Amino acid sequence: MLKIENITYSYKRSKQAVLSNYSLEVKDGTICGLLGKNGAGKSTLLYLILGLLKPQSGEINYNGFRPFDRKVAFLNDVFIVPEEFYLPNVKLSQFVKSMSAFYPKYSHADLSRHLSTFEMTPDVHLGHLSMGQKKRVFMSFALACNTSLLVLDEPTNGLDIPGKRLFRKAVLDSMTDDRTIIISTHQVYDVEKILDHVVITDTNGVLLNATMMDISSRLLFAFTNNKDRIANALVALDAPGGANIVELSDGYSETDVNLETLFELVRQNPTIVKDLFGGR
Ligand SMILES: Nc1ncnc2c1ncn2[C@@H]1O[C@H](COP(=O)(O)OP(=O)(O)OP(=O)(O)O)[C@@H](O)[C@H]1O
Repeated sequence: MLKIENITYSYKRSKQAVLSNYSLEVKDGTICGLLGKNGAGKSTLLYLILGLLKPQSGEINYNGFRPFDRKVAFLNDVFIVPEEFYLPNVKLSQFVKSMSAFYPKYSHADLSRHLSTFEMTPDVHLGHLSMGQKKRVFMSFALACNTSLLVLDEPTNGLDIPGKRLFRKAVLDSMTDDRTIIISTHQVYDVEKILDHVVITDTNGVLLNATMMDISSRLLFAFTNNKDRIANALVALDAPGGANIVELSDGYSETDVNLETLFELVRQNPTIVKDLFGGR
């Protein structure tokens, strides 16, 4: 369980706090989407969760560890795939030999499986790969480390169209009850089918923290060209031939969550979101 309580964080020489009195809980066994506008503090939050930054006040607790203490047992059990990363100019086998030693739950069989899902082979040389291929290989390694916390920052950037589908397959395939995967992204269409939890965040705090099941039981997402429905919707986003809308659920039908429209609802009507799902 990840528990963040009332943290405040400001960068040095910056007058304004990026996060102030910020709290968030993420349960184990979830694939959690972290959404927020540019500059909302998502990357800062991820670095705090991983112990790369230290909050000026407040507490972060992940499975009994305070991340910034950077205890070996914590570092062995968390992994981040940043949006941009450097891979050494060596064969994958050499990379795996040196890096896997840090991750006690690393599995070679899992690496082979994930590489195969990503349509890559284990005999590759990291220096000879394109950006998207590097991402496929590094993501396979990250999943194979089997850390209980895996953080993916914009994981689908640089992946081609099949790569995005294979990414979803690999993530679902690696999921277990005691693993938490946090995906920070603006590419909501790439991930909305695999998330079971969504957090929409802002520098002022968490605007929404709910399961996809909860969202789809309370809100109805639809495309329509019916003018009355569009006019009465909680939010309507123009789309060719009509609009994507959100309405309150009628209690009978359930629809897939459309994250783009949900994000707009949170932006335009935070009060109704707070009434429905709680929050600050
Ligand atoms: N190293 C830094 N020094 C000073 N300010 C920083 C630093 N890194 C980020 N910031 C500021 O902190 C705020 C939050 O940045 P952060 O990168 O966490 O946002 P984000 O939600 O990840 O944004 P994006 O979606 O654009 O990647 C921004 O106002 C940014 O200017």
